[in-house]
Amino acid sequence: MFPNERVSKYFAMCEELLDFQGVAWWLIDLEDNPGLFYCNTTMCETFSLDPKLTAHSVAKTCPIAGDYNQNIAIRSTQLAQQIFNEYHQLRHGEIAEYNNRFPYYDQSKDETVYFSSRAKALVRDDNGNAVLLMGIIEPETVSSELFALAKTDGLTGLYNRREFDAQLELLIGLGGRNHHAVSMIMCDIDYFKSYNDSLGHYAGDDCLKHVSDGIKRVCSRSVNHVFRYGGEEFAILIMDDQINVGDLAESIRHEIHALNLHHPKSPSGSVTVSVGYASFAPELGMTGQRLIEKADMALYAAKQRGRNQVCSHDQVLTCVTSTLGISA
Ligand SMILES: Nc1nc2c(ncn2[C@@H]2O[C@H](COP(=O)(O)OP(=O)(O)OP(=O)(O)O)[C@@H](O)[C@H]2O)c(=O)[nH]1
Repeated sequence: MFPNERVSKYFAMCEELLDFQGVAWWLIDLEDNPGLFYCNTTMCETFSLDPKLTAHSVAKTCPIAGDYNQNIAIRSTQLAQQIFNEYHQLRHGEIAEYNNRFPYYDQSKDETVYFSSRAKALVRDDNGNAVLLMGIIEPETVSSELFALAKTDGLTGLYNRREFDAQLELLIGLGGRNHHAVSMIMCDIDYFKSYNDSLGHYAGDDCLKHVSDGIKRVCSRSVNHVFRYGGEEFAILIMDDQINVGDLAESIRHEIHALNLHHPKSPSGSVTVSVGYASFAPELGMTGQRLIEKADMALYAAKQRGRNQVCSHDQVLTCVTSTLGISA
């Protein structure tokens, strides 16, 4: 099926290692025939190649070396020339690999799709010339979908904890530079363990979705940094002096109560959340951990005060200082 052992071996290896959804890859054995390439089915589907053929013509159908390829040149002849040059530099051992981005014009759909493309020599001869080239081509839409998935919590569709950590540090850095306050609201579903225990884990999952939708609805009016912070905990990050964080926290508490989701083990009879919030003006070099601790203390106080409550970190401080008999 393949012209030699080398192609068979590397083809099998690529099949095993590179067959991710949406990822196209190709091989060219320059010693055997620089005019032919071998590729996976994704590459055939993406570039309208005949999947029944083992080898395809570089000159006629390949988007690898842009000079041949009208589908790239139609959008940018300069880029096509650059891709062509890099391809030849790679062949002659002048560069170790190339990494580019090209527009591919699909005439049948009259649409241009952008791809990222990387290639390197898997085998070289004693003079450093490439013998076997391998490349990976990936549509940018696939990358951006995967990128979005990596930031999202699968159950609720909210941003996940990893994204929370990234955004928090970003906002703290921005706040420090621009002298803006940064605020964080933390919400936790009340008596959620007994909700799960009495209605089951699937009902628990549904409840998490309803609550997260409710929080999203309230927050979409003013901010959109809503995260699933942990199991039944949600966080909202805000960097805008115009927003009254206390009002937003109260709107969230009210919205969830108003959903009127039956909770057989809650004293109120329905699902509620406790909410804590804190704000601070970060100074340069500060980390987000301090803000998390403050919001967490406020949430803890809201739980202690009977749940289905909103509490700010300032209220916690006032409470502590008056208990200790000192002025805040
Ligand atoms: N169904 C479901 N349950 C979850 C998920 N993540 C965490 N939990 C549950 O959430 C519950 C949290 O319980 P606790 O931390 O004891 O808190 P609680 O019962 O809400 O009590 P308070 O917060 O003090 O009102 C645990 O039983 C977890 O198993 C999830 O993704 N789905």
